Amino acid sequence: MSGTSSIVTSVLDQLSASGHKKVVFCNDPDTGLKAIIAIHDTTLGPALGGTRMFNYSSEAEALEDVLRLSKAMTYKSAITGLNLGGGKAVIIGDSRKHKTEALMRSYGRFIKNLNGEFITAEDMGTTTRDMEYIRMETEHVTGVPESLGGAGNPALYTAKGVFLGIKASVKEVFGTDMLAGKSVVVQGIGNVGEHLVDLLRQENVEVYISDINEERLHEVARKYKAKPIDADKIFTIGADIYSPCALGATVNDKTIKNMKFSIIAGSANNQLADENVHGQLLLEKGILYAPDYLINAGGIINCYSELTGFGKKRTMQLTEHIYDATREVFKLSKSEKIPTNLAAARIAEKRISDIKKIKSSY
Ligand SMILES: NC(=O)c1ccc[n+]([C@@H]2O[C@H](COP(=O)([O-])OP(=O)(O)OC[C@H]3O[C@@H](n4cnc5c(N)ncnc54)[C@H](O)[C@@H]3O)[C@@H](O)[C@H]2O)c1
Repeated sequence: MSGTSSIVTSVLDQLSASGHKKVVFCNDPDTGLKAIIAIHDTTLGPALGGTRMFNYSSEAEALEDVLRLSKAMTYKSAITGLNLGGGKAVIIGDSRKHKTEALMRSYGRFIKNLNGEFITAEDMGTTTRDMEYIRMETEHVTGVPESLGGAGNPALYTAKGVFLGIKASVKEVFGTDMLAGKSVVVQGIGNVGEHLVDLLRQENVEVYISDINEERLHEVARKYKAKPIDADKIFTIGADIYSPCALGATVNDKTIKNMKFSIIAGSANNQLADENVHGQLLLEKGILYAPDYLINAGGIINCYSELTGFGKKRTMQLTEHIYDATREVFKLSKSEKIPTNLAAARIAEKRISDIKKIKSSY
């Protein structure tokens, strides 16, 4: 008994520490579904976040991940100016082995029971096909295929946001946002990376690319006249900008030490290995960091458009706002002498607290 109560205490303590509103544990023995839906904050609107399917080694690890990711969604939507709160869900299991129609639809019914407080989308380990299954049970899902009225692949908007984040950073460091003649290393040339290489090459940027997929690396290099480089050259090359578009945590003690870049601006989530340490280290080293969750918000803007019925034109207009939002972050960082990741968090928190106040009056 004491063991049970200490588990309950520790889960609720975790929620209090991270400011979470609600966490739903979903268990369906018939389909094997084991999922956790975390709703961090709904001040600005329903909590929107993707559903990740991953073979977590423990339930504690899954809970830690979903709490971290859902909180980040609150900040992302707030700073992007969307009327959305933050949430995220994880399904525990191997997406290649354990995923079935029944499991996804069972999961969809758990979302349905939240009556719109949580809206989901694709993430690692889930596909548009899975969103279709969820849609069979609930309307609270985005990222369904265009043929079903969805907004389609968000990568183009994500790449555009990152491109504008790069422009805003170049303006801050070099005094003009003209990109011609600058050099960028794009790490990861997948869905987002390739569109970004295209946009950069259109502005005559010297682009270096790196990817673990050799075939794709050479194909993209040929197509856009970019220069392929080995992974071990990324942090020693003397380029102006590093654009991480593959994995998180690539900005860490080891990499920062060797970095010669002036700017870090890419699409990968959680680029700073430790938010509390590496933002400050970059500031001290004079490397300008464009906060990842702001400049990669094109994806969530696309989901928001799908929900609100905005078309592609409005999606692009909202994505273009990322330039000004990034400039605002740099302004606050400079005036307060704080790391840019902290400045972004302050702007997001202020918007939430301002809107909370107006919602308290009839
Ligand atoms: N797709 C979106 O709209 C979107 C939105 C927000 C954030 N993101 C983030 O941006 C990043 C890229 O997304 P994507 O949709 O292009 O993914 P993707 O899977 O299409 O592409 C990732 C690419 O990175 C490469 N890669 C993997 N490990 C690597 C390594 N160690 N070094 C170099 N390359 C490596 C892969 O081979 C692949 O080509 C991810 O971190 C994703 O979470 C994407």
